[in-house]
Amino acid sequence: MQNNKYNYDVIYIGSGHAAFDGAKKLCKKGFKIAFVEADAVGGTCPNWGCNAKITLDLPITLAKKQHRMNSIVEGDTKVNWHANMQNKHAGIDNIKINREATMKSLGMDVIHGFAKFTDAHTLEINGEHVTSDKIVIATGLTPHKVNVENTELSHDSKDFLNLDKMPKSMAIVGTGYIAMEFATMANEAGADVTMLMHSDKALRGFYQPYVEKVINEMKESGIHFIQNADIHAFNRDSDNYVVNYGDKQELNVEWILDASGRVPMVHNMGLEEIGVKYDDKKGVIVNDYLQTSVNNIYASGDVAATGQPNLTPTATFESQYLNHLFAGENDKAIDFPAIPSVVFTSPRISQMGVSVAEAEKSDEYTIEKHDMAGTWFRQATKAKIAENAYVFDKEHRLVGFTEISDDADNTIDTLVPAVNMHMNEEEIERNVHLFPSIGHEAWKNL
Ligand SMILES: Cc1cc2nc3c(=O)[nH]c(=O)nc-3n(C[C@H](O)[C@H](O)[C@H](O)COP(=O)(O)OP(=O)(O)OC[C@H]3O[C@@H](n4cnc5c(N)ncnc54)[C@H](O)[C@@H]3O)c2cc1C
Ligand SMILES: NC(=O)c1ccc[n+]([C@@H]2O[C@H](COP(=O)([O-])OP(=O)(O)OC[C@H]3O[C@@H](n4cnc5c(N)ncnc54)[C@H](O)[C@@H]3O)[C@@H](O)[C@H]2O)c1
Repeated sequence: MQNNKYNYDVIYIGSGHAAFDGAKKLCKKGFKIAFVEADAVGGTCPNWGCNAKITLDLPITLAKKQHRMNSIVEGDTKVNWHANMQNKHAGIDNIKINREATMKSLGMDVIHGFAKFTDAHTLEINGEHVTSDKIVIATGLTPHKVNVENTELSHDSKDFLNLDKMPKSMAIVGTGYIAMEFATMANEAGADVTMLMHSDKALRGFYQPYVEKVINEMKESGIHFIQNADIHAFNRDSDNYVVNYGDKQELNVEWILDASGRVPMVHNMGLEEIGVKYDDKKGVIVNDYLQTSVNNIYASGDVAATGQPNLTPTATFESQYLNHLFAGENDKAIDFPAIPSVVFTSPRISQMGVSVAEAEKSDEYTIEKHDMAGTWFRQATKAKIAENAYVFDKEHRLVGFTEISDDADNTIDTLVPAVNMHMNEEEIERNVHLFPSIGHEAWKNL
């Protein structure tokens, strides 16, 4: 215990990666810690985000690969969605229980309930008051609902990740990460999927020529895309639903997924009353130390308006930064590395650091593009699309990378040190990689 004035040294509101990853190190340094969790311990990522999604996606990816290699690996592979969901439950449902047990075994408290500030050091949870020297807002994001008539008839990503039976037809609102990934899964599992685009662009942050290729692949698999859909309403039609869009157009489907984005969890927490500033769309306003407008209150992860990608590795990085800051081991401003991101479509798209679009506008960078599909290693799995672009600075150090391929997640991950350690030629050559491997292939282009 670092202080005797309050019940705790640090309380985290939320128990996701933005809280737990740094907290577990801080508690080993003698800090008295509690998490307040309104829903499942562990937060979005394990329960209804990354882990749940990828557990359902991996059999889908395998089936797609098998279709492509059908002349070699014979037989007609079909995904049994119900069995896939059972496998997800088996792998995911206990994570929250195990995570809570770990927290408690490390000496940290878990308080179940919705936290509301009554002053800068006090939270009210289920009518009880708990105090802390520092409080970290790590409340994440929640699904946005499109502002159309009967919007409540649609479902969100959490509902999809618990779908026991795949509907025959599905309308998906949006073409961001969740929309594109879930459309890929639903289509392979047998649903007739229609994407209702907000504009004529998808995955705006990614290299658009690669996004176009992913859309073409999705179309070839039978997914429909309606650009500038302009949705007005959702309605019931006996057992089905109708999406009213455009100029009196209708789409009749069994299920509607609203994947129109996620918004910060900042409401009904008493933030206005105690002076914590936030933006409805961007989240809690923080300075370069993740400190809010109230000195002893910090924000971490998706809910913090840092301008960084809202991803698990970002949440972990921020949580670990706060561990060192609170322990007095670091008094410097947070310095974000390049954070890799991947869209788990088929093929996947990955990106980190300086984007191709940014590099094309500046003479500070050079771009080297490779079409890898014909290389022997990618052809071993009959890869159809495998392209990448390396962005170099004037000293020819790697500063950005993007790839479209079935292996784009692994390729980018292996290149992270080259970007974040600003490796020169000698350092790159000192790193000897396994052969044959995707990693070896990615490094040899440096
Ligand atoms: C479908 C989906 C797929 C994703 N896939 C990936 C992926 O493949 N890779 C990746 O890197 N990222 C992915 N993400 C993003 C990733 O899940 C988030 O970036 C990450 O979970 C953020 O962690 P966090 O701790 O900031 O917030 P969260 O994990 O959302 O945790 C916030 C917690 O706070 C709780 N809470 C909120 N308000 C209160 C309150 N007032 N009182 C008490 N508790 C409260 C919530 O119940 C929640 O448990 C995905 C997200 C979704 C939705
Ligand atoms: N692979 C991953 O790492 C992964 C996967 C899923 C989610 N995530 C994280 O979760 C966050 C949320 O994902 P997401 O897909 O919900 O958000 P997103 O911001 O990626 O996509 C939102 C989509 O909804 C559309 N849209 C916005 N307003 C609309 C409206 N009024 N009507 C119709 N469409 C509208 C947008 O044009 C966009 O296509 C992402 O930012 C990402 O950080 C990451």
